[in-house]
Amino acid sequence: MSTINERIRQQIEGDDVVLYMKGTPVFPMCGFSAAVVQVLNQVGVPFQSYNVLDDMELRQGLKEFSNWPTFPQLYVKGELVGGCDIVREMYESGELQQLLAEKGITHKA
Ligand SMILES: N[C@@H](CCC(=O)N[C@@H](CS)C(=O)NCC(=O)O)C(=O)O
Ligand code: FES
Repeated sequence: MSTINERIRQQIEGDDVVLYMKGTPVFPMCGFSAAVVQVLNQVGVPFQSYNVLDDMELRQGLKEFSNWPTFPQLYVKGELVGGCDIVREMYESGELQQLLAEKGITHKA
C-alpha cells in the first residue's frame, strides 16, 4: 500500500465519523462541505474533519482511494457513506441516524 493510502486508512479508522471537507467545520470553504457539517451538527454526533484544501496529496489520494471524485466525503467506521447529496438524502429519510445508531455511535453529551 502506498503511504497516502496508509495515511487515509489510519485517519478513517482513527475516528468513528470522519469528514473530508473544504475548509473547517467553523469556516467551511464550500457550500457542499458546509451542508454536511450542518447535518452532522443537527444529528449531534462528534466527528473528526480534515481540510483537503490544505493538503493536495490527501485531496488527490482520497479520490483514488475511494473512487469518489469530489468533496465532501463522509466516512463512518472506516467506510465511505457518500458526499453531500447522499448524506442530505439519508438524513432526511432518517437512514443516516439509523446507520449511526447501528454502528453504536452516540450523540454528544
Ligand atoms: N454533488 C456533490 C457535490 C460536491 C462537489 O461537486 N464537489 C466538487 C466541488 S467542491 C469537488 O470536490 N471537486 C473536486 C475537487 O475540488 O477536488 C456531492 O454530493 O457531494
Ligand atoms: S469549492 Fe466551488 S463548489 Fe465547492
